[in-house]
Amino acid sequence: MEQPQFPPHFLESLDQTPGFDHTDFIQVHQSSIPPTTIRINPNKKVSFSGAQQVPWCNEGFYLNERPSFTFDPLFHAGCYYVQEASSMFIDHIIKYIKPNFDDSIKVLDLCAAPGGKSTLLASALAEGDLLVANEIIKTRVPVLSDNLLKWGNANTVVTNNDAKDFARVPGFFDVILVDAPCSGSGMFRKDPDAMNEWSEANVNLCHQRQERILADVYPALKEDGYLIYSTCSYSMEENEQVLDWLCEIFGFETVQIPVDKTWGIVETQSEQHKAWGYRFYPDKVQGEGLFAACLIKREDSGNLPSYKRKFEKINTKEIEPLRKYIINANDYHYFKVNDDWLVIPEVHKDSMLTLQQYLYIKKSGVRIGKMAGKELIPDHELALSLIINQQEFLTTELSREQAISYLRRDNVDLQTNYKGWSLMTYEHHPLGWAKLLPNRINNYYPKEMRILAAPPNLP
Ligand SMILES: C[S@@+](CC[C@H](N)C(=O)[O-])C[C@H]1O[C@@H](n2cnc3c(N)ncnc32)[C@H](O)[C@@H]1O
Repeated sequence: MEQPQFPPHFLESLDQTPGFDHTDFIQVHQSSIPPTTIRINPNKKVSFSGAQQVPWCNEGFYLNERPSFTFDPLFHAGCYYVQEASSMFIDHIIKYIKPNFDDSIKVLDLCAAPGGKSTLLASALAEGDLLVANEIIKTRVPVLSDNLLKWGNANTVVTNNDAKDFARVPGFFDVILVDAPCSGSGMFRKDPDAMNEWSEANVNLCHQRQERILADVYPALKEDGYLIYSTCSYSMEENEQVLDWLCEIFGFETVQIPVDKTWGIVETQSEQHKAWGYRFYPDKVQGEGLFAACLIKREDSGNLPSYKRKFEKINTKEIEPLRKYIINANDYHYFKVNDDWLVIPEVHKDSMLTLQQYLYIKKSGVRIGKMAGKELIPDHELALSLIINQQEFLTTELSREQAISYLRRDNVDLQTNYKGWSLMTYEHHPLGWAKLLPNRINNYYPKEMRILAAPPNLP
């Protein structure tokens, strides 16, 4: 294989970087293929027999080959997420800090699209915890919402705000993850085109933007709350130097995360404040480039403004017909957006009101559907959620070929005597809804989520 054309000054800029090995780094970029890894959804179990586990994440697996995920119905059912292995280190961090909290926690994933780390956090958190996944760029919000919808947790909210908007909720979050936009050198092996974007000037720009984002979101973190910071850049300007700045300006303290020596992760400490950081190099770990660190806030965050809106009063009679569709129906708060019914865990009702007041919410909890007289017109979110009471619905199990037709929104070749709404499943995992009629089915798979590619020749 040819030597990769790294951008001018790139290799030299890393010469003083802890753990950087010039020769091995070049070699791994010219002679190796990035591993294919997936992270399974612990609530929608599937097994990948024989697959080797990612050392720092129990739910992460290396696959021996790269299958066509687009044509795997289980991928669309939210049974797993295709994610680069190093990124899964955030799972190790959150599981390490979580026991330090006695109560349930509120977590913000500030730079969340497309949702890799949000789905990871959703799995690591309990239902009593709340996850707010935010994305500043409007066009990137739908993919984030769709990925969280497929993952199925009811305790998640998606927002579309600038980091500075979160200053309106001082001290609201116990943990904030800033997976910052960066110069992207850690992705050079996977995406060689990213090399064209790299320059020293861009590293500098990214460094400034990272500090601005962190300063903007800082007030939203509670005193003694944790900040997890990550980038997919190797440059110290975007990593250790940012940690030093956080310690200097905001008085953050470092948190050392235990790592097993055999994992190949390089532990570093920033120059001035000795803040711990964790570096992933593709020549040392089975994964791409990543930097991650965890810090603890020691300053008072001030209080949330006391004014609170109230949810519109709902007549309990209206809610009654919906309860049977939800597992543990009494644990949820029911509310309406236009004609649609939604639920969030009752414990998050107040948090939801606060967020509604100050932020631009794009998705919250689980959308159940609309009532048309006595009949529920079920929403796609309900089908893929972890709270659906499947026993209340007719279920139609599909073959792989039928499932792919269904996911393409094509006609599904199906003989049935039943009439009405049916949950369409593949290997017993819900994919969405269809309405069964005497001679045909109406396919209600969402148009914007359908498979557009032509199907392969199925065995
Ligand atoms: C590294 S990506 C996030 C990847 C995501 N965390 C995941 O695991 O799938 C960085 C994200 O930051 C967003 N972003 C870009 N500029 C931003 C800004 N000024 N403030 C906050 N987020 C920004 C990008 O749109 C992008 O979605």
